[in-house]
Amino acid sequence: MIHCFEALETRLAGAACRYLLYDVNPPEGFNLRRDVYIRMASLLKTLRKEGDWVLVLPPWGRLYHWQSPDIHQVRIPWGEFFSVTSLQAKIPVIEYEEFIAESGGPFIDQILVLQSYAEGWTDGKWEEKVDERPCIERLMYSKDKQNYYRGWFWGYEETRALNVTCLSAQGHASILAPFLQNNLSATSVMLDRAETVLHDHYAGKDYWDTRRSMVFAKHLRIIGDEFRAKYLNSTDKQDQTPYNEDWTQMKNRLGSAKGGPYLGVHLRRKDFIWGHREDVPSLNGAVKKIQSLMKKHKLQQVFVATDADEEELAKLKRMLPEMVRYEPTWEDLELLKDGGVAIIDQWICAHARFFIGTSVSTFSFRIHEEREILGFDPKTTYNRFCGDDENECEQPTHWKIVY
Ligand SMILES: C[C@@H]1O[C@H](OP(=O)(O)OP(=O)(O)OC[C@H]2O[C@@H](n3cnc4c(=O)[nH]c(N)nc43)[C@H](O)[C@@H]2O)[C@@H](O)[C@H](O)[C@@H]1O
Repeated sequence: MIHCFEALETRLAGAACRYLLYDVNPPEGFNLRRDVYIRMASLLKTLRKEGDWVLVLPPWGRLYHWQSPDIHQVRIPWGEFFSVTSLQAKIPVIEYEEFIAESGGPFIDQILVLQSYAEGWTDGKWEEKVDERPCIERLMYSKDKQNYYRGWFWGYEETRALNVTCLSAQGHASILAPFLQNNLSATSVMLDRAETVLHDHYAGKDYWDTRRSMVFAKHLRIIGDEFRAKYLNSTDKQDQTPYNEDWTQMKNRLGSAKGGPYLGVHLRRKDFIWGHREDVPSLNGAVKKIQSLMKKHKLQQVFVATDADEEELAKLKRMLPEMVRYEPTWEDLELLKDGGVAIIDQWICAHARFFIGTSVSTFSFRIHEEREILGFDPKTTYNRFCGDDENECEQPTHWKIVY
């Protein structure tokens, strides 16, 4: 897709490009950030009804969970993890460095820090609204000697903002559109704490179109596919998981995918062990469940994606010696980064005959979606471990794909 600066017609008409930038609360992880992208994409679509807006992709980096030492993990462009041309087939997006080049400098005109309403819901009634309000929390921006605002800006130290204000917002992403269109003349506007606004229509057609456009970068898919073939006897042909580079042409019938002859497991540990004590199993509990699923589905192999620490991993290996994992060398990790390794893990889990994930983990949710796109029977996808003290537990919701 051509964005405004490339379109000759636009330049002749003299129409100015407007840039929408965004960022997310620092502690949030990779997979919630992927969800916020979908919310921003629907806002951009609404904005484009009345102006030539482009979405600037916030570089990846400094995420709490990306702790591999000695690896440079800031200012990572989206192209390292996703196919940017695929994103562009849905909405006009550019990388941050393109924004700097096109907009003529590292300045952002206006930052709007999104926040909720200090008074909460009025009379306990939910209503959608947006208002400029004093900032509730201390700002993560400070003025420099020239009176410009410094901030994190994804590790781009030369970036400054000209103005920072707060906006109380309650509702879906597109409720911001009239404010951006009518109250601001700024060319570049950044929404900070963009996770504050909700999806326009969760799991509707537009949601799924944007989600489908978030195609993983080709090199990561290739590494995942080679691993499947080499260690898990899994190929798209055998497994009936055909993939089309062009997501707009891909429509696998639900239930048509067979999947590779292995159980796929996402076992979230680290902060989830204490943060979700009731619904995350002990290692013993997880291994018991894995073994019973392998027996039930007559699978000899199990692929485990996990963020378990060394100690837990050693235990897991002892309890489940047949476990297969994707273990990058240091050189691989330096190249792929923690985000790339996470995607490869997700890709391999997405191709398993049967999948079980971890309760409320967005890492598992993104695997569900990938399997939905590949055409798996929902029964093989929407499964999660129960906590040790739960006999039965509520299983994840099936969000049916819409074309
Ligand atoms: C409640 C929220 O939960 C959120 O976690 P949750 O949704 O699981 O999922 P994410 O937001 O992706 O955060 C988990 C991060 O941990 C790593 N990780 C987790 N599981 C795996 C795995 O199986 N393989 C690999 N390679 N990496 C894994 C990876 O970097 C991933 O992005 C938190 O990010 C938020 O901060 C918050 O705590």
